Amino acid sequence: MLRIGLIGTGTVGGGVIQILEQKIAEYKEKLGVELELSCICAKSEEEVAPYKAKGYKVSTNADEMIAGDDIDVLVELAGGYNMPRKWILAALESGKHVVTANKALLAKYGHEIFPLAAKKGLHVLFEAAVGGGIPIIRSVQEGFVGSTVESLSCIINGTCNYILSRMAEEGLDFDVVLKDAQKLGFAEADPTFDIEGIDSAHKTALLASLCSGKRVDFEKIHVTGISKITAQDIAFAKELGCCVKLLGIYHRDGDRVDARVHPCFVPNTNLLSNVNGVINAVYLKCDNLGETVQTGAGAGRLPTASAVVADLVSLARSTDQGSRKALPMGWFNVENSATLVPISETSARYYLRFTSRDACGVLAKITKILADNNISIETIIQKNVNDPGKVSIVVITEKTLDSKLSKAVDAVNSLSEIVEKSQVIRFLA
Ligand SMILES: NC(=O)C1=CN([C@@H]2O[C@H](COP(=O)(O)OP(=O)(O)OC[C@H]3O[C@@H](n4cnc5c(N)ncnc54)[C@H](OP(=O)(O)O)[C@@H]3O)[C@@H](O)[C@H]2O)C=CC1
Ligand SMILES: N[C@@H](CC=O)C(=O)O
Repeated sequence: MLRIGLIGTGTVGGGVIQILEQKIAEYKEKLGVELELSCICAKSEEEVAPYKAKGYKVSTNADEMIAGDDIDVLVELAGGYNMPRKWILAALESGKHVVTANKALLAKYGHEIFPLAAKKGLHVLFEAAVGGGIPIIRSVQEGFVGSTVESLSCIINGTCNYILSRMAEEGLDFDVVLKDAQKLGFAEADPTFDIEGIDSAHKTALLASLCSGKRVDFEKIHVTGISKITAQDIAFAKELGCCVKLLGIYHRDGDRVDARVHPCFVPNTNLLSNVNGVINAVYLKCDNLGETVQTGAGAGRLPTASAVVADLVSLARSTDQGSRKALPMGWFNVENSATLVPISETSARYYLRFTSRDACGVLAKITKILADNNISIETIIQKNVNDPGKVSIVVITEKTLDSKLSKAVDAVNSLSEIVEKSQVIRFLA
């Protein structure tokens, strides 16, 4: 019997209760696994009242629930940093396993949490923290261990993918679609985590750590979000046979790790281009296995709760069945911090969009600056924009080193005709 103490009855926590109510009897009958929702903890009496009315033991004091003897596993679904960090460390200290969907916490404090769990012989499971309902953590920890993951590119923020898809398909404004994503329970409590790419960086750090076997600090990951992507960029992408996606990227580069998050022009021939709405996808290249892709709902109440419940069943099976030893705990050495490839050393084909006054000779000046910096141009287009007196100049470069590109873009930006900071988006290789 695995006795569960749950903190947080919001989007995901509420979903976990719903699924457990549906499936607890089935787990016992079909899998021989016994789960019990032993205590539900929320902030106020008002929030716990409906669960109390159903006969659950409830609490408004997480510390007390964790310190008590009534639970075997803490399920942390409150979100945030400070309280969850304290709760999880306290749970491990007092011999309880942990299941959480809190990628922000694990990316920031995993180096404290995983070693403590290992020292205590306990499990910290976090399937729901990356890719919502997709079992990508278990795949990387277990299913792919016959191979080494050489690289991955992934859509791992449902909110951003939902926003970009609806902007492209329905021509809607960024802010309108973001509000819908919040209403649907996809967005983080602070949606800047989503739209500025921070949530994707948390998840990329976790995946890159698991794939490289070293600790990849999310603070060191280059991050650009989608808040500066305009309807014009999306229209140009369409014209060029692409769509815009926010991607998490990981490559093994000798002893170093190339891990980054930024928007990409994804050609319509690439399978990631067909991943729309809240759907996430993780595309991996492995040495022995070859290429593989996992896709499914990346956020939302029931898909995310489904991954949390899967962790609970897995935990119950591993703790009930002595023969199945420990579940993987981390699979990366938190002491061994990975050296990251600086973004300046990476290369790509680039889409550059400059907004200029409609003046003679700007195109020639831009072309000269790029040529002086040894940047080869594939295409250059000038277009009128709705704003009279202004033009957009779009340049597609051949594969170029980031440091070389940045220098040239700075030089273009300093031209007196340029009226807005330029847009720079990479093409997915
Ligand atoms: N939503 C999603 O699709 C996904 C979310 N996640 C992660 O799951 C976690 C939960 O997210 P989500 O369910 O969306 O968030 P919600 O805001 O919907 O739910 C969080 C719940 O925790 C409660 N809570 C906060 N502090 C305490 C406390 N001290 N004691 C008891 N309860 C508390 C909140 O209460 P109150 O509202 O009163 O503050 C709220 O009910 C986060 O870490 C998030 O990043 C991961 C994958 C997908
Ligand atoms: N805010 C996140 C929730 C799941 O991790 C997202 O939109 O993907």
